[in-house]
Amino acid sequence: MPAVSLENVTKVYGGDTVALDDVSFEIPEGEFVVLLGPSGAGKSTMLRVLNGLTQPTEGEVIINEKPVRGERSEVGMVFQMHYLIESMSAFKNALTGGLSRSNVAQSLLTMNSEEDKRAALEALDTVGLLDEAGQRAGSMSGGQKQRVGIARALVQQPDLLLADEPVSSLDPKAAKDVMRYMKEAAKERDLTTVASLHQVNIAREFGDRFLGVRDGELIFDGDREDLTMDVVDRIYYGEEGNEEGQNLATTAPERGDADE
Ligand SMILES: Nc1ncnc2c1ncn2[C@@H]1O[C@H](COP(=O)(O)OP(=O)(O)OP(=O)(O)O)[C@@H](O)[C@H]1O
Repeated sequence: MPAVSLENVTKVYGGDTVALDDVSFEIPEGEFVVLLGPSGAGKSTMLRVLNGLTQPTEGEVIINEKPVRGERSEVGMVFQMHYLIESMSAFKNALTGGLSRSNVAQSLLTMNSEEDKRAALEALDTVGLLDEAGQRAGSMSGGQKQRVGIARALVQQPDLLLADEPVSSLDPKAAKDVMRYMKEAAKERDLTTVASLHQVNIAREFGDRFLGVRDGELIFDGDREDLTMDVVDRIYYGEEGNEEGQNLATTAPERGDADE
């Protein structure tokens, strides 16, 4: 039984913008999947239907045998912007990941359970920030903040981890560090992960499997060996290919040529 399946999912916004067009795939438990595609291809929409924030117009999303209807607490999210509370410590920020599971009133009164506190410290350890647990989030580097964001998602004890362009705002070294920690966290917990990335070289380094989306359609589904430069060009430039010969091995284009 797959951990995640999309069955003929179509999402139409406003009656005429087809963001996802009859997309189907299955992801086995523990797989680390990278979503590639130009700007406007439908990557964020795919992540949003996976966590139930957006309802498909047609089709079904199933996570651990249950159809997704509305936002699910067992789906953890890591965002491009980390959305941390900058005045609070890394530890307190990680703890907020437990909010969706525990009683909100209790959490607001900072009566977090011992279990949540232990989970927050374990998650900070997983992302290499145990020694910085007491540090104010606002004083951390961009990469460290993103790692706290990952820890917060882990505290939620999700069945599925989704990351929407988690390293877009980071320099290449920090981006690789963050991806390394995310991959290790996923491996340690056998956590199914779907991350959208714009940096093809980073995607190639960390992904087990790659889904290529273009104009709302799933046009590629394969492993690292299958992800040739021709395939990358087809994902970003379409059937006409990359006529200007830009090198996508190191970076994706600033923006794709998909309709927006
Ligand atoms: N809430 C919305 N209302 C109307 N149209 C939307 C909405 N969200 C996305 N779209 C449209 O759906 C299409 C897919 O957008 P989506 O944000 O999923 O693409 P993306 O691949 O994540 O792009 P990017 O890499 O720029 O974030 C685009 O044409 C976009 O303009």
